Amino acid sequence: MTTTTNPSAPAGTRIAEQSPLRHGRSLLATRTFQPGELIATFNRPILALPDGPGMRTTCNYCLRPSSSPTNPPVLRACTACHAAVYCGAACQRAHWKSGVHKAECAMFARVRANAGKDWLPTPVRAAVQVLMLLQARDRAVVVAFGPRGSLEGNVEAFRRDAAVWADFDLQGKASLVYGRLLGTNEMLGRAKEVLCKIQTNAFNRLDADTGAAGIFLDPGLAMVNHSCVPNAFVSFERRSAMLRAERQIEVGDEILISYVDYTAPKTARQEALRLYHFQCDCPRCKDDLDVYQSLALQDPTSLIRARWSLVQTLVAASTFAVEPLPSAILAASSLFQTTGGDAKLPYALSLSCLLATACEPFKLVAPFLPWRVKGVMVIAKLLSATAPLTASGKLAAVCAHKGLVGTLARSDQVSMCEAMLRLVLVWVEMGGGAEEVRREAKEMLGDIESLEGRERESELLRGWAGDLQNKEGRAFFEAVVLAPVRELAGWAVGIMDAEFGERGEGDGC
Ligand SMILES: C[S@@+](CC[C@H](N)C(=O)[O-])C[C@H]1O[C@@H](n2cnc3c(N)ncnc32)[C@H](O)[C@@H]1O
Repeated sequence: MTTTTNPSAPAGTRIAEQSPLRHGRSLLATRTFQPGELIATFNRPILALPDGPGMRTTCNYCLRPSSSPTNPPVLRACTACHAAVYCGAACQRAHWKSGVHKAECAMFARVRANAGKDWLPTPVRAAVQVLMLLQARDRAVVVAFGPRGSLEGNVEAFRRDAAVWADFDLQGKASLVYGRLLGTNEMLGRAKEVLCKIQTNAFNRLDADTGAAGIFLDPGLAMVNHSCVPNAFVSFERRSAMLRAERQIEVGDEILISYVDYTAPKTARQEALRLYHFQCDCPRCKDDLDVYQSLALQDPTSLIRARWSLVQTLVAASTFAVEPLPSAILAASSLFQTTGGDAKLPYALSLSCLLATACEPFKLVAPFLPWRVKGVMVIAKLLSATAPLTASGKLAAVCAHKGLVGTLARSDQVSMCEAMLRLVLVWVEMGGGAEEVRREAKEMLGDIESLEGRERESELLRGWAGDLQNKEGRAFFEAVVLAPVRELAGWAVGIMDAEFGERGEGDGC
């Protein structure tokens, strides 16, 4: 890279010559930024222009479009070229003073007279602006685009891409013709280099509300590298770009934005990144994760919060089998099983009971499907893990959820666990697989059968498992197993709301 002067870094950041992640130069945080916090405003762009035809419907200086939903501007054309429009005299003056319209006004008058057109394609107009300002020795433009300018252009990589290079050739020639900058081959080379730098560093400035598009280039903002798991994002307002933290950024962290729609699948992201000439090696790309998985990597609680807020309509309609509601509950159950210790195991049990009674039977109708068997096995394990705490009366001391503790205290957890294990064995037999699950269930059942004083319960459950329609066994199952399982499931939505809902942390009692 032939860098001379790097742009100055905004307060709270610094430019590193080599990114810690080997992305070339990069912007690093020198203080902590909270999610949503403004890192910097960039309001002295080198390029800020509407897209080609948009130059007739958007103020060419402040970029307010006539389709603006609030207070749409009345746009008046420059009386000299009749092409560039402005929302008022102040914007017209500022555009002239910046040197931009002073440089291009005569060109648009010519384009209008010779071609009957009021606008030029966006990259051509952008390249003409840069080339004319270079010729006028505009300091900021020389520092960024000059022979040893600060902006990365990936020129050699572009040169190897025949189709793109041919486009740049055409656009370069057009900018030299329209800008009356014709001269040597060297001038065409310079125009193509400018186009490479614009392609690498300019932002597509799309306003979703008004549909107005355009480009924006600020050399400071251009120091920010890409990740599909970004910690920052950019938004635009008129001629300003705001860089904000998307998540907590610590001192020394590289500030990373996504150059593309990071919710798109990997192949689409890679295609969109093709013109930046690098292979993204972010955690999402490395393991081809979807957005939920990548969020879970960093912060499983945020993932579940995001999912739980997404499924509120399904919860209100009690359509528990419709995705992504079951996945939200499953993710929360897994989290409670792996973090939070004994206090959260009853929470995981409640959620697993909801999955087994209200989600999975409707989603996966055949009971012997491996996922349903696994769900019942999880309930058995959670009953087994919490039973000693319930029996010793210690559960109330560790688990804050009085309702759950009460349900478990009134239940025969050992019979419930036995019933789940017998169900697993019946279903594994029907489904013809899962040797590992069968072995584990048999082992746990052996432990339960060796307990003294529960011969009658075991006999009833054995009878029920051998013949699910067995009257006595079925009545026992419904009263001693199914009723408490339903009661446990009944606490689940409250737990989810308290732990992951908008009302925040709580015990869901
Ligand atoms: C807008 S510039 C960012 C600043 C750049 N690193 C520099 O030194 O000027 C975009 C270019 O930076 C490099 N870049 C950005 N993100 C990258 C990443 N995740 N991995 C590798 N290179 C990256 C690529 O060369 C890309 O074309």
